Amino acid sequence: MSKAPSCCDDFDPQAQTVDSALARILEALTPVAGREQVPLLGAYDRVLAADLLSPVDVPAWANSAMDGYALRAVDGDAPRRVVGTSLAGHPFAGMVDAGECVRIMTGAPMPAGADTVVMQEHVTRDGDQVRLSGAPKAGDNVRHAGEDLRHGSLAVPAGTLLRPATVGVLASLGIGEISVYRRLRVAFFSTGDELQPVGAPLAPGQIYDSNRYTLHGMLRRLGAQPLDLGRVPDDPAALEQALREASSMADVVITSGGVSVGEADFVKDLLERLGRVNFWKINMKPGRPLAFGEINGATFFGLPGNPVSVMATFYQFVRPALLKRMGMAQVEPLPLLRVRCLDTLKKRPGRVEFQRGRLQRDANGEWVVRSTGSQGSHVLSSMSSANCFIVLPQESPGVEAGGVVEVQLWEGLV
Ligand SMILES: Nc1nc2c(c(=O)[nH]1)N[C@H]1C(S)=C(S)[C@@H](COP(=O)(O)OP(=O)(O)OC[C@H]3O[C@@H](n4cnc5c(N)ncnc54)[C@H](O)[C@@H]3O)O[C@H]1N2
Ligand code: MOO
Repeated sequence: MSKAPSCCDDFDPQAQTVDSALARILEALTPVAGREQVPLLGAYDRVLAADLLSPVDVPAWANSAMDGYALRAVDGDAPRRVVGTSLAGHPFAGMVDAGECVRIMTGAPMPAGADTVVMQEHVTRDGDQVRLSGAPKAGDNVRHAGEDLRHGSLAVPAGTLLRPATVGVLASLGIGEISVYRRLRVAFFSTGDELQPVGAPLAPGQIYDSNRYTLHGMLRRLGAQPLDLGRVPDDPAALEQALREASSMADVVITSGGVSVGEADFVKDLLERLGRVNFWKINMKPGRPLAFGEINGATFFGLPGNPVSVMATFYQFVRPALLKRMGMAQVEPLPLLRVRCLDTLKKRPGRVEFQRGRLQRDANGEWVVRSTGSQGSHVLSSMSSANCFIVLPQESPGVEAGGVVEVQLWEGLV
């Protein structure tokens, strides 16, 4: 269903919705072909390339979950005689018989004959005699062999992004090296005659190139290999050369700027000539004139030049695209939470808006969100003080203070 744009409506009938754009991007992409073996400490933020079956039971043997006494539950609340000690790393070699117990520490192997551990806080000890405060329940405080992972079971499926917990699982299996997809190479450059490098003096009309810094950081946090190709002027020949160079060295090419309808906006036309434009423009704010396509076998994103548009489009589209190309089997969307918004937010219907917000706790300890101020696409400071986007749907006319909104988190994910 399409409708004509009007002066008061932000809708562009030629633009994609955010959802359909994301679906088309994910559909078009496949993981990189290359794989490599890496040691565990090099595995963080990489994606596992092959299913990993557990070569052992974890834990390998039954052990105690508490410091206390290992005994037979069947003997009820009768006193027990201490016949030995089982420490982590130093098991008790004998057998626990009727009326006996073994002093045991957390993680130490359960001695033969014992099926239960009583915490030391629940007994009184007098010499080698132990009195219980009641009859223990069989199996209490025992961690069983294979309880965490069974020998031969699927421990980590291919396509898993390796975060600290998963790398820890691999270590617990004794696996020191794994097969992962090779690191994704992402080349990027900024376009614009007005751009100067940080540190250079500015002539009238010039600005510093901040987009490469935000891009660099977002790429690094995703575990991609950033290839920073610098600044390229608004000159079709220079841009063509830069696009050819970038696409020859990278899996993904990202540009910022020059993708709108201005007289110095050449990126989309060049993409049409040198590669393929899958689509251009999305009904979102900021970030409408995003171009997605392919060039010389590399995935291409032409991000709008405005600094906040770069970040908004990166989080919505580039991040999931990179995760897919990195090999992730189920690309996880950024989490959305419903919370109360303490500010009135203005919006025109027609585009989904990603407004900068700060998720915080109010005086009652409830999570609420506040706007971080000016929402111009050029205002990076309100992005810097934000920790989430407040997502206002396409047809929303805005929200009154106190209303419930959805916020999208992009920080603090483990
Ligand atoms: N007539 C129209 N004009 C514009 C439209 C439109 O639909 N019709 N769309 C607007 C929207 S929305 C955006 S977003 C911008 C995007 O335009 P471009 O992608 O062509 O970006 P530029 O014009 O090159 O730059 C926009 C803005 O950002 C500054 N910039 C660019 N690169 C950097 C950088 N590396 N670091 C910091 N700042 C950068 C640039 O100086 C401009 O101020 O177009 C609107 N116009
Ligand atoms: O979408 Mo533009 O990104 O509003 O500035």
